[in-house]
Amino acid sequence: MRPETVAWAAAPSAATRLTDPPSHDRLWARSPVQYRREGMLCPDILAARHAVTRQRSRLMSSTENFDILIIGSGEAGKYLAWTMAGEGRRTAVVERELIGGACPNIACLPSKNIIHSAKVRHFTTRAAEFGVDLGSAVTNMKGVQARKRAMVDGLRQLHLDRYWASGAELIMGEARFVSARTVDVRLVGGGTRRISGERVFLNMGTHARVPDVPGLVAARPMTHVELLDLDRLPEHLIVVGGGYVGLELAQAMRRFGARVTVIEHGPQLAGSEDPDVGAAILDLFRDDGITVQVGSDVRRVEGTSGDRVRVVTGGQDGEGTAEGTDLLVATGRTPDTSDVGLELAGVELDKAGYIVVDEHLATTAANVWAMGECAGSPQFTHASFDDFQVVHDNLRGGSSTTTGRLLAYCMFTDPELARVGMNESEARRRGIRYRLLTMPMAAVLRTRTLSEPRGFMKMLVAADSDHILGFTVFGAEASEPMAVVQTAMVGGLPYTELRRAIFAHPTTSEGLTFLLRNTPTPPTG
Ligand SMILES: Cc1cc2nc3c(=O)[nH]c(=O)nc-3n(C[C@H](O)[C@H](O)[C@H](O)COP(=O)(O)OP(=O)(O)OC[C@H]3O[C@@H](n4cnc5c(N)ncnc54)[C@H](O)[C@@H]3O)c2cc1C
Ligand SMILES: NC(=O)c1ccc[n+]([C@@H]2O[C@H](COP(=O)([O-])OP(=O)(O)OC[C@H]3O[C@@H](n4cnc5c(N)ncnc54)[C@H](O)[C@@H]3O)[C@@H](O)[C@H]2O)c1
Repeated sequence: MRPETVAWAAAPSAATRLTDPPSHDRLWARSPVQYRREGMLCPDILAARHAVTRQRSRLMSSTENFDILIIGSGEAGKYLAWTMAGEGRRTAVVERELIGGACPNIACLPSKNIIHSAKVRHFTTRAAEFGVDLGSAVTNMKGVQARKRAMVDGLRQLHLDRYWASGAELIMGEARFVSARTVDVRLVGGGTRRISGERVFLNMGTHARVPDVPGLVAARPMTHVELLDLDRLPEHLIVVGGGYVGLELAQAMRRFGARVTVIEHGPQLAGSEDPDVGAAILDLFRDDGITVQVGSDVRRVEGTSGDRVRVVTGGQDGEGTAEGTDLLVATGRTPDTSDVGLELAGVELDKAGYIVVDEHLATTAANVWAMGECAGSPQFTHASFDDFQVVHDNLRGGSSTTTGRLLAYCMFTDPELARVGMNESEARRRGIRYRLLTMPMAAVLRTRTLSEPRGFMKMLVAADSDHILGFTVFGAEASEPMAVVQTAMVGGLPYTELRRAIFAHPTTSEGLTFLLRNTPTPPTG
């Protein structure tokens, strides 16, 4: 075992333990993006440089062997690391930047934090409606960021503590395969370590895809990473892409007070949802004062984001333009699998660059598994967590697979969109016959108490049984009844049994009482 380790590494044994656990104040007083923007090095990078310089010659000389080697400390990777180390395996995790992966640093949790600030601002604009007298509410983005950064800093400390407690070694650096199950790690602070694992697990995630459009890269558009770290409010934000990232962030920025235009090339917003859901989100956005262009291709971009940008679009109605000050690209993801030497490790990729895995998440290389987005799993944190559970179960002799998983998710627009299981589009595509139970959210008394009556609930029931196939809710607190229906589906409960539950009044789930009293009807059209 290495005699000492860089500042971040959670040290498992007396031989490697640092004098003090890694300190959040010392290491992560600001976010890496903030340091980058200010042209400075993070204190942790400096600390690591010193540590690594001392060790460089020794580190270069030999291959260090671990039982478990994990590349990427995303959702699946970190849980596997903590679990395997806790079970006594010598475990190393290589992470190039984000302690804990995308979710706590640059994706789910920071975006929901910012979205909540936007909701608070939105409430102030409606204060009179709720009988509250307020002056004008101006967004202070520095304050918004301070709240978010405090949360992210706290989460990083939480992760460092868990690495420390588990005994897994966290090595901050970029991994590249040099042969089967062996990587060279270019350490963040300088220097290299060669590390091999008896068993190797890939959890490398994805990054925002920037479409190949003339002038787009030159316009230096933001991705969610930069937008979520913005200390100022864009005057007029143009969002390319009307999927999850685009919709959540477009609405938040609008509610902070920015002008916003969304450009989506598909025929509707939220393209994986049913057309009635896409139409309801479009209504919401228009009511919020967001300009939306659907069925619109981005042909050319001029100018620079942060100053002036002009986006030339084309669609059925001919060419158009959108002019604004800032540009956000939210057009899907690209796996972080290129330039990692995976070909030297015998790990095959599909045409889109995702790692080819079987239903147990085993790759084409012996003793190498892949988990999370890089393995083509559904792009949600909870899906990546389930990948960890599948892999861990198999390591213990189980036979869990990813086949037929029932996935739920929630899009955090205000109001939310939540879904579990099949929607109508998917049922039709798969030739599955179904019946429908539908109800407007205005019929749920909870939404009246909130003055948020927008939206609807929709349950798909099998045509020839009372089996629940799927459930979609667009409306206030949508994730609450969704979780109830998800539990029923996991337990194989027919909708007629769920109907027997006595839901508390006045909750959003209480709406199920009335939805389920109806008789499901065949879909129209
Ligand atoms: C703006 C936004 C909001 C989102 N909101 C939600 C949400 O509300 N709910 C939800 O369920 N999902 C949400 N998602 C999706 C969710 O963030 C991802 O599905 C999840 O983080 C994926 O985790 P992962 O385990 O695949 O890997 P990641 O968390 O992406 O981790 C991969 C890690 O590998 C590291 N890495 C990559 N290559 C190397 C290398 N060569 N060497 C060393 N390290 C490497 C990366 O630095 C990274 O830390 C959101 C995504 C975005 C972009
Ligand atoms: N609340 C959540 O759970 C949450 C939040 C954010 C992201 N995510 C996950 O992250 C994934 C990635 O999010 P995303 O929004 O980047 O991808 P997405 O696939 O959800 O949406 C991308 C959108 O961009 C459109 N698009 C693609 N190219 C375009 C172009 N050239 N011009 C105009 N529009 C174009 C697509 O038609 C699509 O509607 C999501 O699929 C989701 O799984 C989840």
